[in-house]
Amino acid sequence: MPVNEMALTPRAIRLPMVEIFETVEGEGTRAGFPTVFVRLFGCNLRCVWCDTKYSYPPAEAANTMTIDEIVAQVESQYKAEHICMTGGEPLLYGSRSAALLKELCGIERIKDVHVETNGAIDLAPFLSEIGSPKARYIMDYKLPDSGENDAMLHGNFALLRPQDEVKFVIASDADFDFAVKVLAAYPTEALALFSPVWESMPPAKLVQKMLAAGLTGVKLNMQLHKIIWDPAQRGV
Ligand SMILES: Nc1nc2[nH]cc(C(=O)O)c2c(=O)[nH]1
Ligand code: SF4
Ligand SMILES: [Mg+2]
Repeated sequence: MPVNEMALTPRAIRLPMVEIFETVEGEGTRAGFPTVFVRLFGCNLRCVWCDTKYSYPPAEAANTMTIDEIVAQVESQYKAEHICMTGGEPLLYGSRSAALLKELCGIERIKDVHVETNGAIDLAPFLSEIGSPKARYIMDYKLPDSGENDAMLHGNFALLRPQDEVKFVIASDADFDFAVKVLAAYPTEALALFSPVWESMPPAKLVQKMLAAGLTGVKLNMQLHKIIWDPAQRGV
């Protein structure tokens, strides 16, 4: 954190934002629950099949908000008891991201704050700094078809806990085989999710492959929001 920010109270810290909205969670163990989405601007990766290209340059941040303003909006404008902190990459801003996560966990009404992180951010500092049991991590593992496999930090697998999730977004047969090998090579307590890339992996094919491979502990993860609404629609 730059020295001039260290004097600020956590609530005065500013972050670049894309949007805040309420809908139902489309993914993971909390799929279907009303959820407030807090989407930060900026990402350190450029996945080929990214569906939120509006969350990093050349697009621009919608605005910057202080943590105080973000918390006030979550408290006053919505009723959901779950928060999805997403992006872009919501942990891109280090101690500033951690401060936001802490303050979101501090909202009395909120029962769960899950962070959609991209596998290229070391989770150790967040796990040691955020004491709240409300904070959970949903870590993507970027497979070769994403173009970002080289950026994956495999040390994160051993850090994840039973309440966390690790999500493999699968675009091809080769991605599927790679995901199976990664799960065998890097034991984790997190729940493993397999998610089909909307355009190139028909869900029925992915299910057939999961059953054939005997992956009894892996959960199919469909993006409910792309079934309910137009897959290109924002803010849902
Ligand atoms: N409904 C809904 N569920 C989501 N789960 C993760 C999302 C994301 O963009 O990170 C997302 C999203 O954008 N919409
Ligand atoms: S990490 Fe997420 S936001 Fe960043 S490029 Fe990949 S899919 Fe898009
Ligand atoms: Mg999305």
